[in-house]
Amino acid sequence: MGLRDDQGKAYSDKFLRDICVNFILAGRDTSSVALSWFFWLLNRNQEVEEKILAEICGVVREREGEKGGGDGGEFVFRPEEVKKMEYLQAALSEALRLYPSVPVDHKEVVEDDEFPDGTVLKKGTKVVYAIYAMGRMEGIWGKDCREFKPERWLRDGRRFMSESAYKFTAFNGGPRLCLGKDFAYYQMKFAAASILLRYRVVVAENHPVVPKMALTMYMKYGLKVELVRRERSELEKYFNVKFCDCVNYMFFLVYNV
Ligand code: HEM
Repeated sequence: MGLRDDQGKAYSDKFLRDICVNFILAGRDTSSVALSWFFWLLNRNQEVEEKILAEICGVVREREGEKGGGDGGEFVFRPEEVKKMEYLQAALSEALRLYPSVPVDHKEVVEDDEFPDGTVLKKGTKVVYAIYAMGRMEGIWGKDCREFKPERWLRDGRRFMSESAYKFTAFNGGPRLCLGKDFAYYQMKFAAASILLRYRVVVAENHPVVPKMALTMYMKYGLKVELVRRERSELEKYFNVKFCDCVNYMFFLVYNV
């Protein structure tokens, strides 16, 4: 609000209000619908939920020691802790690949141009690109393109590696890349980690879940869930396993295989 425009004039209240509305319109439903698809996918992929829990409990343990964060009651994740949740970031990216909040986007050609494959684009042509379809193309993502596999976003099995914005187009690419991308990840990670630490999000049986194709890809009938409070005992295994125990366990497995 303290900034000045090119002529050194303060921005008007209308301008600032329009920016706020723009942020709300661009950022609210996109983030919330992404979380709905994410929780629905977790329900169908319990092993992914386990890995996320291990990661967030690891973060809690690091701050609170081996005893962990009790039942998670008052625990509020700090920005530097949210940053460490790389597997969660991978799982959210994977959810957005399969269920992008904006399923189709379009652009208008401002001057005559040509695509690398020779397709001629005349000024004024509308170009539509299907983000939903691109996220499921074998030629782009490989044979397992229909599977929910957060691991595809990890290098060395643990470091999150972002894909090119021209391959993973959920946030658009180029100069008009989503302005709120980093904020959206932060917000979704914070919300997902805070919920998962305290609750199991159980999708109601027989509740129909189908996409509703619109500007934002909502769930046609919403997502009906039950929040089941996590017992301390459920998280115990994540708090009590020390690193050396994991290594010993791995050796044990390798030896037995
Ligand atoms: C999962 C969450 C989100 C997704 C999937 C998403 C996706 C997108 C996409 C596809 C566009 C390009 C639209 C176009 O081509 O015109 C876009 C633009 C934009 N987004 Fe997001 N967005 C998300 C969250 C947010 C949040 C949280 C904010 C703000 C706080 C935000 C602010 C914006 C703005 C301002 C633009 C316009 C940028 C420009 O045209 O230069 N977005 N977003």
